[in-house]
Amino acid sequence: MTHPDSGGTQATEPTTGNSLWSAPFVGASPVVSSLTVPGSKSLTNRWLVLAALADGPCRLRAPLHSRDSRLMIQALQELGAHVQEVDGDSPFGPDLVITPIPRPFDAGSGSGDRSVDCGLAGTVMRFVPPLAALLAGSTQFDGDPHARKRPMGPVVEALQALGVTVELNGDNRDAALPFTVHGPSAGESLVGGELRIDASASSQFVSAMLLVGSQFRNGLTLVHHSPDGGGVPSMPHVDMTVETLRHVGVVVDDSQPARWVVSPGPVAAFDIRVEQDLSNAGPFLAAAVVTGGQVSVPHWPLETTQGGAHWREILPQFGAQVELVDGVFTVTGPRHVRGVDLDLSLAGELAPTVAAICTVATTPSRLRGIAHLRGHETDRLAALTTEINRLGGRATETEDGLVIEPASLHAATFFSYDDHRMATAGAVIGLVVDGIQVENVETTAKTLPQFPTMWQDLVSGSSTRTTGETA
Ligand SMILES: O=C(O)C1=C[C@@H](OP(=O)(O)O)[C@@H](O)[C@H](O)C1
Ligand SMILES: C=C(OP(=O)(O)O)C(=O)O
Repeated sequence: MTHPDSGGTQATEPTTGNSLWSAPFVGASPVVSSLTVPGSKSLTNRWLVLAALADGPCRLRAPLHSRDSRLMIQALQELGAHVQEVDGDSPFGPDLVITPIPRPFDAGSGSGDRSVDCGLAGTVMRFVPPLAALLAGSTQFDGDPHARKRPMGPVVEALQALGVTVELNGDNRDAALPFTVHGPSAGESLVGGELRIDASASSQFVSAMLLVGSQFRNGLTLVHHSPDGGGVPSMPHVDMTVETLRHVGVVVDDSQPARWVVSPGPVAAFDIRVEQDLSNAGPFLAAAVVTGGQVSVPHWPLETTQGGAHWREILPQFGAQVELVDGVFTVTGPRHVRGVDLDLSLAGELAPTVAAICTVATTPSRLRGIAHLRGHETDRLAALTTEINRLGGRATETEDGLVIEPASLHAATFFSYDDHRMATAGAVIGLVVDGIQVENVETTAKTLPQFPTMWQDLVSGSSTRTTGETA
Protein backbone atom coordinates (compact mmCIF):
# COMPACT_ATOMS: atom_id res chain seq x y z
CA MET A 1 0.00 0.00 0.00
CA THR A 2 1.73 3.15 -1.05
CA HIS A 3 1.11 6.26 0.91
CA PRO A 4 -0.56 9.28 -0.65
CA ASP A 5 1.22 12.55 -0.84
CA SER A 6 -0.59 14.53 1.78
CA GLY A 7 1.20 17.62 0.66
CA GLY A 8 1.83 18.49 4.27
CA THR A 9 5.26 19.13 5.67
CA GLN A 10 4.73 16.90 8.63
CA ALA A 11 2.55 14.08 7.30
CA THR A 12 4.28 10.87 8.17
CA GLU A 13 5.14 8.20 5.62
CA PRO A 14 3.80 4.94 7.13
CA THR A 15 5.40 1.75 5.95
CA THR A 16 3.77 0.11 2.92
CA GLY A 17 1.64 -3.00 3.27
CA ASN A 18 -0.62 -1.67 5.98
CA SER A 19 -4.00 -3.34 6.42
CA LEU A 20 -7.27 -2.01 4.96
CA TRP A 21 -10.24 -2.21 7.30
CA SER A 22 -13.75 -2.02 5.82
CA ALA A 23 -15.45 0.56 8.00
CA PRO A 24 -18.94 -0.66 9.03
CA PHE A 25 -21.68 1.15 7.04
CA VAL A 26 -25.10 1.62 8.69
CA GLY A 27 -26.61 4.01 6.14
CA ALA A 28 -29.96 5.27 7.45
CA SER A 29 -30.01 2.91 10.46
CA PRO A 30 -29.45 4.95 13.65
CA VAL A 31 -26.77 3.71 16.03
CA VAL A 32 -28.21 3.14 19.51
CA SER A 33 -25.87 1.93 22.23
CA SER A 34 -24.43 2.32 25.71
CA LEU A 35 -20.79 1.78 26.52
CA THR A 36 -17.80 2.88 28.56
CA VAL A 37 -14.28 3.28 27.19
CA PRO A 38 -10.87 2.49 28.75
CA GLY A 39 -8.92 4.85 30.99
CA SER A 40 -7.68 8.29 29.99
CA LYS A 41 -4.29 8.24 28.24
CA SER A 42 -3.43 11.68 29.58
CA LEU A 43 -4.36 10.87 33.17
CA THR A 44 -2.77 7.41 33.13
CA ASN A 45 0.56 8.74 31.91
CA ARG A 46 0.57 11.62 34.39
CA TRP A 47 -0.16 9.30 37.31
CA LEU A 48 2.60 6.94 36.13
CA VAL A 49 5.16 9.76 36.09
CA LEU A 50 4.11 10.96 39.54
CA ALA A 51 4.16 7.40 40.89
CA ALA A 52 7.76 7.05 39.72
CA LEU A 53 8.62 10.17 41.76
CA ALA A 54 6.48 9.31 44.80
CA ASP A 55 7.74 8.69 48.35
CA GLY A 56 6.21 5.21 48.38
CA PRO A 57 4.35 2.60 46.29
CA CYS A 58 1.27 3.84 44.37
CA ARG A 59 -1.77 2.14 42.83
CA LEU A 60 -3.56 3.05 39.62
CA ARG A 61 -7.08 1.59 39.39
CA ALA A 62 -8.61 1.06 35.92
CA PRO A 63 -5.60 2.56 34.09
CA LEU A 64 -5.36 2.61 30.31
CA HIS A 65 -3.61 -0.36 28.73
CA SER A 66 -2.45 0.78 25.30
CA ARG A 67 0.74 1.44 23.34
CA ASP A 68 1.22 4.91 24.88
CA SER A 69 0.79 3.67 28.45
CA ARG A 70 3.00 0.65 27.79
CA LEU A 71 5.72 2.93 26.39
CA MET A 72 5.45 5.10 29.51
CA ILE A 73 5.70 2.05 31.79
CA GLN A 74 8.74 0.76 29.89
CA ALA A 75 10.36 4.20 30.10
CA LEU A 76 9.84 4.44 33.85
CA GLN A 77 11.14 0.91 34.36
CA GLU A 78 14.25 1.91 32.39
CA LEU A 79 14.68 4.77 34.86
CA GLY A 80 14.45 2.40 37.81
CA ALA A 81 10.78 2.23 38.76
CA HIS A 82 8.97 -1.10 39.07
CA VAL A 83 5.45 -1.66 37.72
CA GLN A 84 3.34 -4.67 38.68
CA GLU A 85 -0.07 -5.69 37.34
CA VAL A 86 -2.63 -6.65 40.00
CA ASP A 87 -6.25 -7.73 39.69
CA GLY A 88 -8.72 -4.86 39.57
CA ASP A 89 -12.38 -4.32 38.65
CA SER A 90 -11.97 -2.83 35.16
CA PRO A 91 -13.14 -4.85 32.13
CA PHE A 92 -10.28 -3.23 30.18
CA GLY A 93 -7.37 -4.68 32.16
CA PRO A 94 -5.58 -4.97 35.51
CA ASP A 95 -4.67 -2.28 38.02
CA LEU A 96 -1.03 -1.22 38.38
CA VAL A 97 1.16 -0.97 41.49
CA ILE A 98 4.22 1.21 40.96
CA THR A 99 7.36 1.21 43.11
CA PRO A 100 9.10 4.56 42.61
CA ILE A 101 12.57 5.20 41.22
CA PRO A 102 15.06 4.50 44.04
CA ARG A 103 16.59 7.48 45.81
CA PRO A 104 18.98 9.22 46.11
CA PHE A 105 18.62 9.95 42.38
CA ASP A 106 22.29 10.69 42.00
CA ALA A 107 23.30 7.13 42.81
CA GLY A 108 20.49 4.70 43.63
CA SER A 109 18.95 4.73 40.17
CA GLY A 110 22.10 3.33 38.63
CA SER A 111 24.42 5.47 36.57
CA GLY A 112 24.44 3.16 33.53
CA ASP A 113 23.42 4.19 30.05
CA ARG A 114 19.66 3.93 29.59
CA SER A 115 17.57 3.95 26.45
CA VAL A 116 13.93 5.04 26.11
CA ASP A 117 11.69 4.33 23.11
CA CYS A 118 9.07 7.09 22.93
CA GLY A 119 7.14 5.51 20.06
CA LEU A 120 4.85 8.29 18.85
CA ALA A 121 3.70 9.21 22.36
CA GLY A 122 3.84 12.94 23.01
CA THR A 123 3.47 12.29 26.74
CA VAL A 124 6.54 10.01 26.76
CA MET A 125 8.78 12.14 24.56
CA ARG A 126 7.95 15.32 26.52
CA PHE A 127 7.38 14.07 30.11
CA VAL A 128 10.24 11.55 30.48
CA PRO A 129 13.36 13.57 29.47
CA PRO A 130 12.91 16.00 32.42
CA LEU A 131 12.54 12.95 34.69
CA ALA A 132 15.73 11.43 33.28
CA ALA A 133 17.51 14.75 33.88
CA LEU A 134 17.12 14.14 37.63
CA LEU A 135 19.07 10.88 37.50
CA ALA A 136 22.79 10.16 37.44
CA GLY A 137 23.91 8.67 34.14
CA SER A 138 22.74 9.16 30.59
CA THR A 139 19.47 8.30 28.87
CA GLN A 140 19.04 8.08 25.10
CA PHE A 141 15.65 9.00 23.65
CA ASP A 142 14.29 8.07 20.25
CA GLY A 143 10.97 6.97 18.80
CA ASP A 144 9.00 6.21 15.64
CA PRO A 145 10.18 7.92 12.44
CA HIS A 146 7.49 10.60 12.76
CA ALA A 147 8.31 11.19 16.43
CA ARG A 148 11.53 12.79 15.15
CA LYS A 149 9.37 15.40 13.40
CA ARG A 150 7.30 16.34 16.45
CA PRO A 151 8.36 19.59 18.21
CA MET A 152 10.64 19.06 21.22
CA GLY A 153 12.65 22.32 21.29
CA PRO A 154 11.12 24.01 24.35
CA VAL A 155 11.72 20.96 26.54
CA VAL A 156 15.32 20.52 25.35
CA GLU A 157 16.04 24.23 25.75
CA ALA A 158 14.39 24.29 29.20
CA LEU A 159 16.59 21.43 30.39
CA GLN A 160 19.69 23.10 28.96
CA ALA A 161 18.72 26.34 30.73
CA LEU A 162 18.62 24.32 33.98
CA GLY A 163 22.18 23.19 33.34
CA VAL A 164 21.34 19.77 31.95
CA THR A 165 23.48 18.46 29.11
CA VAL A 166 21.28 17.36 26.23
CA GLU A 167 23.29 15.89 23.39
CA LEU A 168 21.46 16.03 20.05
CA ASN A 169 22.09 12.86 18.05
CA GLY A 170 21.36 12.13 14.45
CA ASP A 171 21.05 14.87 11.87
CA ASN A 172 18.25 16.75 13.55
CA ARG A 173 18.43 20.37 12.48
CA ASP A 174 16.69 21.62 15.58
CA ALA A 175 16.11 20.20 19.02
CA ALA A 176 14.19 17.04 18.29
CA LEU A 177 14.48 13.30 18.82
CA PRO A 178 16.89 11.52 18.96
CA PHE A 179 18.91 12.98 21.80
CA THR A 180 20.69 11.93 25.02
CA VAL A 181 20.04 13.47 28.42
CA HIS A 182 22.99 13.46 30.83
CA GLY A 183 22.01 13.63 34.49
CA PRO A 184 23.84 15.47 37.28
CA SER A 185 27.16 14.30 38.68
CA ALA A 186 27.15 12.27 41.87
CA GLY A 187 26.12 14.39 44.81
CA GLU A 188 24.68 17.07 42.53
CA SER A 189 20.99 17.83 41.96
CA LEU A 190 19.10 20.30 39.80
CA VAL A 191 18.61 23.72 41.33
CA GLY A 192 15.57 24.76 39.29
CA GLY A 193 14.51 28.40 39.55
CA GLU A 194 12.86 30.60 36.90
CA LEU A 195 12.35 29.39 33.32
CA ARG A 196 10.71 31.02 30.32
CA ILE A 197 9.50 28.81 27.47
CA ASP A 198 7.44 29.23 24.33
CA ALA A 199 4.76 26.55 24.69
CA SER A 200 2.56 27.73 21.80
CA ALA A 201 3.34 24.51 19.89
CA SER A 202 2.18 22.19 22.67
CA SER A 203 0.80 22.35 26.20
CA GLN A 204 2.89 19.26 26.92
CA PHE A 205 6.00 21.45 27.18
CA VAL A 206 4.44 23.15 30.23
CA SER A 207 3.15 19.91 31.73
CA ALA A 208 6.52 18.22 31.27
CA MET A 209 8.35 20.80 33.36
CA LEU A 210 5.64 21.17 36.01
CA LEU A 211 5.55 17.41 36.67
CA VAL A 212 9.17 17.40 37.85
CA GLY A 213 9.40 20.96 39.23
CA SER A 214 8.96 19.90 42.85
CA GLN A 215 12.11 17.80 42.58
CA PHE A 216 14.35 20.79 41.90
CA ARG A 217 16.12 22.23 44.99
CA ASN A 218 14.42 25.62 44.58
CA GLY A 219 11.31 24.35 42.83
CA LEU A 220 10.35 25.90 39.49
CA THR A 221 8.79 29.13 38.27
CA LEU A 222 7.69 28.58 34.68
CA VAL A 223 6.54 31.40 32.42
CA HIS A 224 5.13 30.96 28.93
CA HIS A 225 6.05 33.64 26.43
CA SER A 226 5.63 33.46 22.68
CA PRO A 227 7.15 36.15 20.40
CA ASP A 228 3.94 36.24 18.35
CA GLY A 229 1.80 36.46 21.48
CA GLY A 230 0.40 32.98 20.98
CA GLY A 231 -1.13 31.31 24.00
CA VAL A 232 -0.67 27.77 25.32
CA PRO A 233 -3.01 25.39 23.46
CA SER A 234 -5.04 22.65 25.16
CA MET A 235 -5.01 24.51 28.48
CA PRO A 236 -7.31 21.95 30.18
CA HIS A 237 -4.37 19.55 29.90
CA VAL A 238 -2.19 21.98 31.87
CA ASP A 239 -4.98 22.28 34.43
CA MET A 240 -5.00 18.46 34.55
CA THR A 241 -1.29 18.51 35.36
CA VAL A 242 -1.76 21.09 38.10
CA GLU A 243 -4.67 19.11 39.55
CA THR A 244 -2.71 15.85 39.65
CA LEU A 245 0.26 17.62 41.29
CA ARG A 246 -1.97 19.10 43.97
CA HIS A 247 -3.54 15.68 44.55
CA VAL A 248 -0.12 14.34 45.54
CA GLY A 249 0.66 17.27 47.83
CA VAL A 250 2.74 19.43 45.51
CA VAL A 251 2.11 23.17 45.95
CA VAL A 252 1.42 24.90 42.62
CA ASP A 253 0.54 28.60 42.26
CA ASP A 254 -1.18 29.24 38.93
CA SER A 255 -2.90 32.43 40.00
CA GLN A 256 -1.22 34.46 37.25
CA PRO A 257 -1.93 33.64 33.60
CA ALA A 258 0.80 31.76 31.75
CA ARG A 259 2.86 31.51 34.96
CA TRP A 260 3.20 28.52 37.27
CA VAL A 261 5.17 28.36 40.54
CA VAL A 262 5.90 24.84 41.75
CA SER A 263 7.30 24.63 45.29
CA PRO A 264 9.99 22.10 46.15
CA GLY A 265 8.73 19.11 48.11
CA PRO A 266 7.82 15.43 48.08
CA VAL A 267 5.31 13.65 45.89
CA ALA A 268 3.04 11.77 48.26
CA ALA A 269 2.21 8.14 47.48
CA PHE A 270 -1.34 7.73 46.16
CA ASP A 271 -4.06 5.22 45.21
CA ILE A 272 -6.20 6.61 42.40
CA ARG A 273 -8.95 5.47 40.02
CA VAL A 274 -8.36 6.68 36.45
CA GLU A 275 -11.32 8.32 34.68
CA GLN A 276 -12.33 6.82 31.34
CA ASP A 277 -10.98 8.65 28.30
CA LEU A 278 -13.63 11.21 27.31
CA SER A 279 -11.78 12.12 24.11
CA ASN A 280 -11.81 8.49 23.06
CA ALA A 281 -15.54 8.36 23.81
CA GLY A 282 -15.82 10.95 21.04
CA PRO A 283 -16.03 8.69 17.98
CA PHE A 284 -18.78 6.65 19.66
CA LEU A 285 -20.73 9.82 20.50
CA ALA A 286 -20.14 11.03 16.95
CA ALA A 287 -21.78 7.82 15.72
CA ALA A 288 -25.02 9.00 17.35
CA VAL A 289 -24.68 12.41 15.71
CA VAL A 290 -24.03 11.26 12.14
CA THR A 291 -26.63 8.46 12.17
CA GLY A 292 -29.39 10.26 14.10
CA GLY A 293 -29.10 7.68 16.82
CA GLN A 294 -28.44 7.71 20.56
CA VAL A 295 -25.31 6.75 22.50
CA SER A 296 -24.94 6.80 26.28
CA VAL A 297 -21.72 6.67 28.29
CA PRO A 298 -22.14 5.85 32.00
CA HIS A 299 -19.66 6.96 34.68
CA TRP A 300 -19.16 10.34 33.00
CA PRO A 301 -17.39 12.62 35.49
CA LEU A 302 -19.31 15.77 36.53
CA GLU A 303 -16.07 17.66 37.16
CA THR A 304 -12.99 16.86 35.10
CA THR A 305 -10.04 18.53 33.40
CA GLN A 306 -10.24 16.21 30.40
CA GLY A 307 -10.62 17.97 27.05
CA GLY A 308 -13.34 15.48 26.17
CA ALA A 309 -15.62 17.23 28.68
CA HIS A 310 -16.13 19.76 25.89
CA TRP A 311 -18.31 17.31 23.96
CA ARG A 312 -21.13 18.75 26.10
CA GLU A 313 -20.77 22.14 24.37
CA ILE A 314 -19.52 20.94 20.99
CA LEU A 315 -22.07 18.31 19.95
CA PRO A 316 -25.21 20.49 20.43
CA GLN A 317 -23.73 22.89 17.86
CA PHE A 318 -24.16 20.13 15.26
CA GLY A 319 -27.83 19.95 16.28
CA ALA A 320 -27.46 17.03 18.68
CA GLN A 321 -29.13 16.87 22.08
CA VAL A 322 -26.95 16.09 25.09
CA GLU A 323 -27.76 15.37 28.71
CA LEU A 324 -25.84 14.28 31.78
CA VAL A 325 -28.11 12.58 34.30
CA ASP A 326 -26.86 10.55 37.27
CA GLY A 327 -23.41 10.27 35.71
CA VAL A 328 -24.73 9.01 32.37
CA PHE A 329 -23.86 11.21 29.37
CA THR A 330 -26.31 10.72 26.50
CA VAL A 331 -26.10 12.13 22.97
CA THR A 332 -29.08 12.03 20.64
CA GLY A 333 -28.31 12.80 17.02
CA PRO A 334 -30.32 15.26 14.85
CA ARG A 335 -32.25 14.41 11.70
CA HIS A 336 -29.77 16.55 9.75
CA VAL A 337 -26.27 17.48 10.90
CA ARG A 338 -25.58 21.19 10.55
CA GLY A 339 -22.10 22.65 10.16
CA VAL A 340 -20.29 24.47 12.97
CA ASP A 341 -17.89 27.38 13.54
CA LEU A 342 -15.68 26.25 16.41
CA ASP A 343 -12.54 27.40 18.18
CA LEU A 344 -10.96 24.13 19.34
CA SER A 345 -7.87 25.68 20.93
CA LEU A 346 -8.84 24.22 24.31
CA ALA A 347 -9.12 20.64 23.07
CA GLY A 348 -7.29 20.15 19.78
CA GLU A 349 -7.26 16.39 20.22
CA LEU A 350 -11.01 16.39 19.53
CA ALA A 351 -10.49 17.93 16.10
CA PRO A 352 -10.24 14.76 13.98
CA THR A 353 -13.57 13.50 15.35
CA VAL A 354 -15.16 16.95 14.94
CA ALA A 355 -13.86 17.16 11.36
CA ALA A 356 -15.38 13.78 10.58
CA ILE A 357 -18.80 15.03 11.67
CA CYS A 358 -18.32 18.26 9.68
CA THR A 359 -17.55 16.15 6.59
CA VAL A 360 -21.10 14.79 6.56
CA ALA A 361 -22.82 18.00 7.70
CA THR A 362 -25.36 19.71 5.40
CA THR A 363 -23.91 23.23 5.84
CA PRO A 364 -20.32 24.59 5.91
CA SER A 365 -18.01 24.38 8.93
CA ARG A 366 -14.95 26.27 10.12
CA LEU A 367 -12.57 24.91 12.77
CA ARG A 368 -10.11 27.40 14.32
CA GLY A 369 -7.39 27.64 16.94
CA ILE A 370 -5.70 24.38 16.01
CA ALA A 371 -2.59 25.37 14.06
CA HIS A 372 -0.49 23.33 16.51
CA LEU A 373 -2.11 20.13 15.28
CA ARG A 374 0.57 20.20 12.59
CA GLY A 375 2.85 18.86 15.37
CA HIS A 376 0.57 16.05 16.55
CA GLU A 377 0.95 12.38 15.57
CA THR A 378 0.89 13.69 12.04
CA ASP A 379 0.18 17.08 10.48
CA ARG A 380 -3.51 16.62 11.18
CA LEU A 381 -4.59 19.67 9.19
CA ALA A 382 -2.87 18.37 6.06
CA ALA A 383 -3.92 14.78 6.68
CA LEU A 384 -7.59 15.62 7.33
CA THR A 385 -7.73 17.88 4.27
CA THR A 386 -6.16 15.24 2.04
CA GLU A 387 -8.28 12.35 3.29
CA ILE A 388 -11.62 14.21 3.39
CA ASN A 389 -11.01 15.40 -0.17
CA ARG A 390 -10.07 11.87 -1.23
CA LEU A 391 -13.65 10.88 -0.38
CA GLY A 392 -15.00 13.69 -2.58
CA GLY A 393 -15.22 16.11 0.34
CA ARG A 394 -14.41 19.81 0.18
CA ALA A 395 -11.90 20.57 2.92
CA THR A 396 -9.50 23.49 2.85
CA GLU A 397 -6.61 24.10 5.24
CA THR A 398 -6.43 27.57 6.77
CA GLU A 399 -3.60 29.15 8.77
CA ASP A 400 -5.02 27.85 12.04
CA GLY A 401 -7.58 25.23 11.08
CA LEU A 402 -9.97 23.89 8.46
CA VAL A 403 -12.96 24.91 6.37
CA ILE A 404 -15.17 21.95 5.42
CA GLU A 405 -18.08 22.34 3.01
CA PRO A 406 -20.86 19.91 2.11
CA ALA A 407 -20.11 17.62 -0.83
CA SER A 408 -21.17 14.37 -2.40
CA LEU A 409 -18.98 11.69 -0.82
CA HIS A 410 -17.91 8.36 -2.30
CA ALA A 411 -16.06 5.18 -1.38
CA ALA A 412 -12.28 5.43 -1.00
CA THR A 413 -9.37 4.49 1.22
CA PHE A 414 -8.99 6.77 4.25
CA PHE A 415 -5.30 6.82 5.24
CA SER A 416 -4.48 7.07 8.96
CA TYR A 417 -0.87 8.34 8.83
CA ASP A 418 -0.17 6.14 11.91
CA ASP A 419 -2.55 8.46 13.80
CA HIS A 420 -5.19 6.82 16.00
CA ARG A 421 -7.55 9.76 15.71
CA MET A 422 -7.31 9.79 11.92
CA ALA A 423 -8.32 6.11 11.91
CA THR A 424 -11.35 6.71 14.13
CA ALA A 425 -12.33 9.74 12.03
CA GLY A 426 -12.44 7.49 8.99
CA ALA A 427 -14.63 5.04 10.88
CA VAL A 428 -17.12 7.78 11.81
CA ILE A 429 -17.45 8.89 8.18
CA GLY A 430 -17.66 5.24 7.08
CA LEU A 431 -20.88 4.80 9.07
CA VAL A 432 -22.77 6.90 6.52
CA VAL A 433 -20.54 6.69 3.42
CA ASP A 434 -20.51 3.18 1.98
CA GLY A 435 -17.19 1.63 0.98
CA ILE A 436 -14.73 3.51 3.21
CA GLN A 437 -11.61 1.48 3.92
CA VAL A 438 -9.48 2.72 6.79
CA GLU A 439 -5.78 2.07 6.30
CA ASN A 440 -3.96 0.72 9.38
CA VAL A 441 -6.89 0.80 11.83
CA GLU A 442 -4.49 -1.00 14.16
CA THR A 443 -2.90 2.37 14.90
CA THR A 444 -5.84 2.95 17.29
CA ALA A 445 -3.84 0.75 19.71
CA LYS A 446 -1.98 3.94 20.62
CA THR A 447 -4.79 4.75 23.05
CA LEU A 448 -7.64 2.30 22.38
CA PRO A 449 -6.54 -1.22 21.33
CA GLN A 450 -10.12 -2.48 21.57
CA PHE A 451 -11.42 0.04 18.98
CA PRO A 452 -12.16 -2.32 16.01
CA THR A 453 -14.07 -4.75 18.25
CA MET A 454 -15.86 -1.99 20.17
CA TRP A 455 -16.86 -0.34 16.89
CA GLN A 456 -18.24 -3.59 15.50
CA ASP A 457 -20.21 -4.09 18.75
CA LEU A 458 -21.47 -0.50 18.51
CA VAL A 459 -22.98 -0.94 15.07
CA SER A 460 -24.36 -4.38 15.89
CA GLY A 461 -26.07 -2.80 18.90
CA SER A 462 -24.43 -5.20 21.29
CA SER A 463 -22.00 -2.87 22.99
CA THR A 464 -23.15 -2.45 26.53
CA ARG A 465 -19.62 -3.07 27.79
CA THR A 466 -19.49 -1.11 31.00
CA THR A 467 -17.48 -1.74 34.13
CA GLY A 468 -18.17 -5.31 35.10
CA GLU A 469 -21.40 -5.48 33.05
CA THR A 470 -21.90 -7.65 29.96
CA ALA A 471 -24.26 -7.46 26.96
O1 LIG B 1 -0.75 16.51 28.04
C1 LIG B 1 -1.44 15.66 27.41
O2 LIG B 1 -1.74 14.54 27.86
C2 LIG B 1 -1.94 16.05 26.06
C3 LIG B 1 -1.93 17.37 25.70
C4 LIG B 1 -2.41 17.86 24.40
O3 LIG B 1 -1.30 18.10 23.58
P1 LIG B 1 -1.16 19.45 22.70
O4 LIG B 1 -1.13 20.60 23.66
O5 LIG B 1 0.11 19.26 21.96
O6 LIG B 1 -2.38 19.49 21.83
C5 LIG B 1 -3.33 16.83 23.73
O7 LIG B 1 -3.61 17.23 22.39
C6 LIG B 1 -2.69 15.47 23.76
O8 LIG B 1 -3.53 14.53 23.11
C7 LIG B 1 -2.46 14.98 25.18
C1 LIG C 1 -1.95 14.53 20.27
C2 LIG C 1 -2.26 13.38 20.87
O1 LIG C 1 -1.40 12.61 21.63
P1 LIG C 1 0.08 12.86 22.11
O2 LIG C 1 0.46 14.29 21.77
O3 LIG C 1 0.03 12.60 23.59
O4 LIG C 1 0.94 11.85 21.37
C3 LIG C 1 -3.62 12.78 20.81
O5 LIG C 1 -3.84 11.78 21.55
O6 LIG C 1 -4.46 13.30 20.04
